[in-house]
Formats: sequence, structure tokens, C-alpha cells
Amino acid sequence: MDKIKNFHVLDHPLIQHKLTIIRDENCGTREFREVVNEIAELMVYEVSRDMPLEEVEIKTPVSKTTQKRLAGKKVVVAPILRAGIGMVDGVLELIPSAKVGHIGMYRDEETLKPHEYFVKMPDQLEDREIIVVDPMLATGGSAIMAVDALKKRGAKRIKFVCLVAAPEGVEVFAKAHSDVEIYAASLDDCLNEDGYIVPGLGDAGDRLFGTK
Ligand SMILES: O=P(O)(O)OC[C@H]1O[C@H](OP(=O)(O)OP(=O)(O)O)[C@H](O)[C@@H]1O
Ligand SMILES: O=c1cc[nH]c(=O)[nH]1
Ligand SMILES: [Mg+2]
Repeated sequence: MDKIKNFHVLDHPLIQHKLTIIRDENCGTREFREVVNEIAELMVYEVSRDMPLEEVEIKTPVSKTTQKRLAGKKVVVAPILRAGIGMVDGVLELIPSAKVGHIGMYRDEETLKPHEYFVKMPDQLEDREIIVVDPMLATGGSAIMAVDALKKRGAKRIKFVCLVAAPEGVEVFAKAHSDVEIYAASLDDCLNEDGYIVPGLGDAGDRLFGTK
């Protein structure tokens, strides 16, 4: 895949190590949930590098001073249901004051086309930094539709964080929303004939919630 300006792979050794744990088909639901959140936490450390700060007056034991703190209430973490929910606690671990908005979407198993079934976001989206989370970026259809839904509601600053991305999905998503920075823990090989990422980690939603 040619270099895409708004696509970034976060391949810190800890992230690679943890991704290997959840890729293993023998990783059970409990460990899968735990490690998905741990990876999300490690990723958000990097993704929040340019998050907005605000000035605050405080007093140290020595003197008054003006210092900076994260404008945390401006941040929204927006999971794409269901699987995105698995990453929310990891993000909130580092940005506890972030708001949470939900985007309900499922992919038709036959056509692979996404369907929106629920959107509930905080108000004043135009002033907020939105981090959309979903472990899987496969054909890119769900990610594109999720960002469409956010922009329709006024969102201007959006980042997308996933664990595993397929080149096919990255290309169409990055082109459809060139203003959205996309972060993945891994760029995998391809999609198979059923639309699953190879080698991937299987169906993230089912593995998180034990539904298969
Ligand atoms: O890039 P795409 O081809 O659109 O596929 C990726 C989407 O598929 C999965 O969700 P799924 O539809 O399985 O819903 P679930 O999270 O409820 O299991 C995954 O969590 C993404 O949202
Ligand atoms: O590999 C894939 C593709 C879409 N959704 C998943 O959960 N896994
Ligand atoms: Mg699923």
C-alpha cells in the first residue's frame, strides 16, 4: 500500500505484544476484553499528543503559578457499537473527564454494507475533539458512515482509532474523509472472501461479548 498521509500505524512493542495475545484463537473473553482496553489506553497516549490544553491558576507550596491542563470535557470518545465499546474504558483511563457518544452500526453479513441503528452524541459537537473507536477497519464502510453521521451533526475535529486495519478499508476511508487522522495498531494483509481481515482476530464484537 502506498503511503497515506492521514493513516498512522502505532507499533510500539507493547502494542504489538498485546495484539499478539488477542489475535490468538485461544484467548478467552475475559482476557480479550482486558487486553483490548489496554491497547486502547496505550494508543490514546499517542493519539492525544495534540489535544487542547487550557491554562489554570494554581498555587504550589512555593508560589502562585499559571499551568496547563487537558481540556478534558472537550474530548468525546465515540465507540462504534458493539465492538467499539471494548475500547472505551481504556481511553477513559487516560482521559477520565471525556464524554462518551455512541454510534450504533452493524455490517450486513451478506452485502458487507453498514447499517446505522442508533446515534447519541453530546451537544456542541463542533467545539469538541472526537475520538471514534472501533477495533476493526475492514471494508471501511462502517467507519465512513460513522464519520458521515458525526459531520452531519456538526463535528469538525475527528480522529479514528482501531486495532486492526485492512489496506482495502484504509484506502477508501482515508480518501472519503481526508481530514480524519486514522490510527491502527496494525495494518494487516487483506480481506478474505467473507470480508474478514486476514490474519485479523476474527469477529471482535463476538469475542468481546461472548456471542459466538
Ligand atoms: O469496515 P467494515 O467492513 O464496515 O467492518 C468493520 C465493522 O464490522 C464490525 O462490526 P459488526 O458489524 O460486526 O458489529 P458488532 O460490533 O455489533 O459485532 C466492526 O466492529 C466494525 O464496526
Ligand atoms: O475481521 C473482521 C471484519 C469485520 N469485523 C470484525 O469484527 N472482524
Ligand atoms: Mg461483529
